[in-house]
Amino acid sequence: MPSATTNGTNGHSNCVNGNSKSALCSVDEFLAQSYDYLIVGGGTAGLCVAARLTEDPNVTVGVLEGGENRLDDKNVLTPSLFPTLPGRPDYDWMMESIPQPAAGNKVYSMPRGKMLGGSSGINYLMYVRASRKDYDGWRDLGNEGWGWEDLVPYFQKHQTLDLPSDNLMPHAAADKYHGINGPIHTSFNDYRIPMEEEFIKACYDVSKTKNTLHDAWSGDHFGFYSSLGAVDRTGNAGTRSYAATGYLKPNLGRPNLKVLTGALVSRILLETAGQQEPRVVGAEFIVSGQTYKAKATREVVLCAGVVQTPQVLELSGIGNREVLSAAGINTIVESPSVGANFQDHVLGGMVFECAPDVISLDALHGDEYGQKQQMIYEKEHTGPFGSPGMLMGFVSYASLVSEQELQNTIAEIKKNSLAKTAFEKKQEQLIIDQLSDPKFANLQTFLIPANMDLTACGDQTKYLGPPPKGKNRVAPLICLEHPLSRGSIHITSSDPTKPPHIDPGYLRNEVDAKILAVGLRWLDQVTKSPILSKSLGERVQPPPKVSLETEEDRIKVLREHISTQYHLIGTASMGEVVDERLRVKGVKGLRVVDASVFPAHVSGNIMSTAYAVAEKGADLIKEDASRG
Ligand SMILES: Cc1cc2nc3c(=O)[nH]c(=O)nc-3n(C[C@H](O)[C@H](O)[C@H](O)COP(=O)(O)OP(=O)(O)OC[C@H]3O[C@@H](n4cnc5c(N)ncnc54)[C@H](O)[C@@H]3O)c2cc1C
Repeated sequence: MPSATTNGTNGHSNCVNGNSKSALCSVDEFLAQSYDYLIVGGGTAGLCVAARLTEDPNVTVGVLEGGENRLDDKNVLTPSLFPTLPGRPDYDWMMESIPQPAAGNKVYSMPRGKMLGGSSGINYLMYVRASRKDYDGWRDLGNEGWGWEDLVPYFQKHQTLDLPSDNLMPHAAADKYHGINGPIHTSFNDYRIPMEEEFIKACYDVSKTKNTLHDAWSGDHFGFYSSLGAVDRTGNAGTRSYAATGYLKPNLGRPNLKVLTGALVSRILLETAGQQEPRVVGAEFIVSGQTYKAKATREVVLCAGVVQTPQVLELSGIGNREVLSAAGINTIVESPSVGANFQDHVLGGMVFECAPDVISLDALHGDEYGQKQQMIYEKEHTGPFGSPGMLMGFVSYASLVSEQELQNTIAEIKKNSLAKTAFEKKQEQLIIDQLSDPKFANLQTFLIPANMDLTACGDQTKYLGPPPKGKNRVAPLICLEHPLSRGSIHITSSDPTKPPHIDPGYLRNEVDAKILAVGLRWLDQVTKSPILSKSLGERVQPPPKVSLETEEDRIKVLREHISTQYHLIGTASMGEVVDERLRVKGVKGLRVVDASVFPAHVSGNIMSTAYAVAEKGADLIKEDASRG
């Protein structure tokens, strides 16, 4: 593993879990002191904030995490085992949405990492950054300090770019945009299925564009490429690099850090004095059915993720008065947007057999090939077991439709707008500007190098299931990056062990379905391109008899088969629930630092942005502390 001095968190050397010097502690040890900062949720963002704050030996931090420590768990560490984690209670909170009327009335499983490292421990490892214009959009919504240039130092700070192995990968601006000693290792796959190059060529060919990608992590990822993954190739080679390995493991010996697992935070403790703003004084939590209280002298930092951060806020009396009173909670701070503005990326697509003799990662299910690759992985830490699918790209909506169609879409967005608040109206205008840009990444595509069951899109335990025996399959997918639809997450009970009511609002806005359908039309053409089609066999999903010819056909298929891309954001939005320093409005001593503060959706997968937000959040906390 990387040493503490090379990982940029200035930590003490690694320490065996559970020994007396370890930050991992019992309830009694945890309660034996008060903390300057209490962190709720030791996930992707929470462990980053904890590591950065405890760089100062005079600052004490306590982390309360609902899941367990899985630092040595091979299921987490082996990159290509990611499909086995969602839907298992040891790794996933196993929450579900309410039925989605605009998506076949399906109930969706909503996987969320339940362990130290949170969702960075169960995710698909794709390390992607959004476009410059995405983050500039955050700034233009009124959040000073959150544009692309402001965030570049924080992308660099969390990242180590391990050496690339070949030239399919656009990473030319390594010095300017990538980190060299951050806690999270990122690397290119050392194994690719044979049709990767064909998919990239076919995408460019059908789009009638040239490959101008310079570096997909430089604020411009318009084009098609094989992405970086959060896989360590230089330390513990071939393993998942995530918040627990990068930010916690090297710092377990810090005496000023305590981490309690299996601790479900039930509410934030607030003190109110007269007319003054309530002040946060600690957090209440439950371990093995027993309730405890821990004190924070400076701040509580809420890092429980997009589903549970609004849940904990509402359980604490911070939120929309109507929601709170229906759940039997007294309103202490009225904050109408808590739990609102929920957004997710949704995706749909197709599944194909591979042509005879062409393989995908499904070949790993074959006894002989699978065992051979397992041995290679165990001995050399290379090969498909350490190389999950990273093939992707971005295409603009404006480049796929005529000028007239684009204008019709914009007119329809305005005419049937669901935006009510000033904030939602600004977001909508931002999306219109993004859709009008012929070089903006409105739609993401993937070639998943394995079987999927798109008909089981609501059930994560079946969605990425194994192929029928002896079959090799691939799944070209298309994904909507800036949804107009909004959902919400709210408590319906004062019981903290009851999951909140998750309404993702998928395809609630008809225009979202139409934009995605244009993407599906383009993807259909890509699969028919002779460059790629020679490697593909029959389309198995949707079955060949299902037409994708008309907009109506495509929308029907999408409404039946869309899935979450697990990129939930926005339920404690910056500008609404928190200010641009991530302080919860109307309360003293409480911040939110996780993906719930994203004020608008961004193109591509969001883990790198969650790390950047956490790195910047930690700096804001330090700056405010130094001002006294
Ligand atoms: C299955 C899946 C696949 C994904 N694939 C990718 C991908 O390939 N690339 C990418 O960029 N992004 C991906 N993502 C998204 C990305 O991983 C997340 O957006 C990001 O990790 C969220 O970070 P966070 O800090 O906001 O929340 P989390 O990392 O989820 O952290 C929240 C933490 O809080 C804890 N917690 C919650 N409630 C409480 C409570 N009441 N008390 C105590 N602890 C609590 C949780 O256990 C968790 O550890 C994926 C996500 C999932 C779930």
